[in-house]
Amino acid sequence: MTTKSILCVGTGSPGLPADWEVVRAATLADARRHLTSTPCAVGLLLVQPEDSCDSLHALLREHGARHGTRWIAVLPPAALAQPAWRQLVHELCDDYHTWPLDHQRLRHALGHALGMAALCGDDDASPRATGAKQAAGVGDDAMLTGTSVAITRLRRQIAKVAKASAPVLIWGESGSGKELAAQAVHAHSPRRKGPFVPINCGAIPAQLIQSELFGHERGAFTGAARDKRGLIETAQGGSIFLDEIGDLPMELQANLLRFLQEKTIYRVGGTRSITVDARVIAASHVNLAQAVQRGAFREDLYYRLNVLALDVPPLRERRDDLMPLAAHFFHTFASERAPRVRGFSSTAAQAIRAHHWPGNVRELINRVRRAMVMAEGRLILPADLGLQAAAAPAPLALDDARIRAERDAIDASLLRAGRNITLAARDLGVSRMTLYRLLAKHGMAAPSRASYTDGQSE
Ligand SMILES: Nc1ncnc2c1ncn2[C@@H]1O[C@H](COP(=O)(O)OP(=O)(O)OP(=O)(O)O)[C@@H](O)[C@H]1O
Repeated sequence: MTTKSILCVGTGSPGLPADWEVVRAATLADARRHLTSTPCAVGLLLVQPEDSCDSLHALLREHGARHGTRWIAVLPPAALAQPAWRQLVHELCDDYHTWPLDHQRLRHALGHALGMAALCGDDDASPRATGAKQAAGVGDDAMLTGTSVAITRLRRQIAKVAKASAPVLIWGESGSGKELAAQAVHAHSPRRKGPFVPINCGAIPAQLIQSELFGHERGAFTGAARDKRGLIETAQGGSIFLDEIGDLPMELQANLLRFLQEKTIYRVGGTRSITVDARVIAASHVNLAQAVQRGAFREDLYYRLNVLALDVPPLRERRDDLMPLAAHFFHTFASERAPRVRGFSSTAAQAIRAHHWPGNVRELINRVRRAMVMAEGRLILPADLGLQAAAAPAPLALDDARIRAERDAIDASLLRAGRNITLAARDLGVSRMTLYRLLAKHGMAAPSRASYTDGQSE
């Protein structure tokens, strides 16, 4: 039998049955000590009125997203009226409950969180297994939203790549999430406490890029009034993200190659070699192998960079991510939305699924933000997104049509309900258990973030 292990931080009784292995940490110092030595899959935060939101926020940041612990908070109802607590729950918890506890509902939520932790790659969701996972650099599924096979595979690859120290080359269309993938590599790597320094090689004017990247010595050129560290030096102990590496001028490609081989740089006008310990993560939306063939990119640099390669698939190849991403951005930009706008209509959901998304996730963000401001009704329509209503679908067999209609109805009502299972179930006229069953049947991710709460609506 799998032991259901859980770390309870704070005071109060969660009322869990005997088959749950409960580790108690009455203070934050105890919790931090425990999490550092034995990371856990699921943590329960028992918040009392006198607790400090800032300290808990720090603990969850440290031992949440990056370390793979799924947090569920139990709060005094009054805390939910305070923006700081609401932000903590929204950003860092999978679910929340309020005192006095409904023990049965909490047990269900904890079981669900353990199950989700297991699905995210552990063979066993026990703390020990999660600890091993953490040591391997696996953990954060919070940064890259999505449930498709493609994004799940990418997350797994990122976890593997993160623990190595070789350069990483990320390929993907513009706006597909290359920088986010680079951040995830850094966040899962042993360098995570060091800086992540992003540089867009295509955006810095050619005459400035050498001194921006490598720094300069005083007097190196007109206007160089004092010594200046370059961006590579500022990434000491961390990672440097070179976006649009294909735009790096040829002469600087040689300098970068030297840095990759020797871990040293020379500032412009300098004769002293400076050792820099920074991992290079490069990205390109053009095919660098072809650029090498055209003579536009150094072959030796290409092979140096292309040790660990990641492909970020375009959004049109991971359509299952569309609605989770749309919902994610709807909640991210909630403060900008017109107050009456409650979510997406089912026709909007269909139009989102039908669109080709040439601008990838960035295009989705822009369309959702625009629609949240411009929509005139309670629900966002295709026109608010600047999309055509999807054409009438090709005739389907009755069974397929039923399945698709059921799936669309679930999607639309989850979005309307702000991913709140209770409200969505009420909207659909089914019980919460039935809705969970339907989600499983359709292979849809059950709400697992704060915005996907199974708790009381506010
Ligand atoms: N899976 C995702 N989950 C959440 N946000 C995402 C995801 N993928 C991309 N984004 C967001 O989409 C936007 C574009 O992503 P990003 O900047 O990483 O793309 P890019 O491929 O580096 O683009 P470019 O090639 O233009 O530099 C960012 O705001 C990013 O946070």
